[in-house]
Amino acid sequence: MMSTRACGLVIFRRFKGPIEYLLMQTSYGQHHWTPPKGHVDDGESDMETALRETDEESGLKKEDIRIFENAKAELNYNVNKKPKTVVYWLAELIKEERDARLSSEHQDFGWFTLEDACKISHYPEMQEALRKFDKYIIEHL
Ligand SMILES: Nc1ncnc2c1ncn2[C@@H]1O[C@H](COP(=O)(O)OP(=O)(O)OP(=O)(O)OP(=O)(O)OC[C@H]2O[C@@H](n3cnc4c(N)ncnc43)[C@H](O)[C@@H]2O)[C@@H](O)[C@H]1O
Repeated sequence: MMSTRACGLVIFRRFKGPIEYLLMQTSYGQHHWTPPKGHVDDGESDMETALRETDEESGLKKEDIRIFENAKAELNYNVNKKPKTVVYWLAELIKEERDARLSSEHQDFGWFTLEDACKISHYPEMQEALRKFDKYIIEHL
């Protein structure tokens, strides 16, 4: 069975304070929280999808962030009994004056420390990805 594929960016910032991760809360369904991400369109690369969805959902653009292509996490879970794969890259917000904004797909967003982000994102695979990215930041950046 073909799986659904989505891509996005786990964006962090750390200008003066602690490392914080951007999560957005859907305005539909269970109102769950995830990093900006969405379905891959025909003919699009995974990275093109990640950047397009990040722009559409958060308003943050390529020039606002630095992407770490070596820091990548893949999540696999079922949605309505159908397998779904979500690919995330790590990215850092590099413009202090820039913030996310909402689209109609979300009702709230926030910047959370690792522990708060793990609590609010709820799903074990997402928590594992966040922890892996946090380790990458501490060890490499
Ligand atoms: N219930 C709904 N009512 C109305 N419109 C809806 C809708 N669901 C989707 N839409 C529409 O679909 C569009 C989304 O398209 P996109 O923006 O292109 O795609 P997406 O982020 O991948 O969608 P979604 O929110 O469904 O994905 P997720 O895997 O997080 O979430 C999918 C499911 O998997 C669960 N989930 C999320 N992360 C998980 C994980 N790590 N492990 C297990 N389950 C997880 C979520 O709780 C959720 O139930 C929206 O514009 C909206 O209009």
